Amino acid sequence: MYQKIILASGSPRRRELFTKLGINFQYTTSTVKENLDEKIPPEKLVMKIATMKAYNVSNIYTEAFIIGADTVIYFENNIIGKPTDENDARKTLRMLSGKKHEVYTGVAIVNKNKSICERLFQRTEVYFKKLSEPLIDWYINSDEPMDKSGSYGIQGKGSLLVEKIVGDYDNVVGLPVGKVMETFTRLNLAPFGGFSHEVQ
Ligand SMILES: Cc1cn([C@H]2C[C@H](O)[C@@H](COP(=O)(O)OP(=O)(O)OP(=O)(O)O)O2)c(=O)[nH]c1=O
Repeated sequence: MYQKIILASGSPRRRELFTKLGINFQYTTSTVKENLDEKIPPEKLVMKIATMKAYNVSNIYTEAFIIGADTVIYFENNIIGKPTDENDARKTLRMLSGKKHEVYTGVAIVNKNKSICERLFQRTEVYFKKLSEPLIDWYINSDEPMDKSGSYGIQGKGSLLVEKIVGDYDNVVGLPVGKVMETFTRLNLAPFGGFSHEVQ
């Protein structure tokens, strides 16, 4: 039976990751305001916010399977989200320079009518090169950092900042699609068909 899948995300990267797999999905953006200040472990925080995003959209599309996701950086016991401005981005990049951090993405798959709420998370280690000031300047001027957790995007020019990663690459970009597919399979969802469009 056809099951509608809606990706509750405004992130173009998440949409691309689903498209890459040929998943048949629609998308819309949730209106959840994130609060990263809660003092709970990073995996709990990202799954909680992902669940809020998914429920926010599933209240409207109660019959569909809604996917919500949230990505944060974890560095020396601190959770880091998107930069507030260029200075904040610069501060974050200087802090991550030459060090290891972790990227956590939480995902929630919600179907309100069927009372389903599956949650999962993935963690990836990212090692940054030692970043020179000119490199940080160049990167800040590229405008890439501003809408991304940790002030970088590994899939773009930000790849130049990264020495190596240990773990799932897609998770860093914003959606651990391998783990999501495992859950789809368990839920008997076979969402292949290869087109996507905004919810009508
Ligand atoms: C670390 C990293 C993050 N990011 C992005 C993924 C997410 O879009 C963003 C983290 O912010 P999120 O709050 O997880 O997501 P979002 O606000 O962009 O989209 P939505 O809530 O509507 O789903 O950072 C990259 O694109 N590349 C990277 O290497």
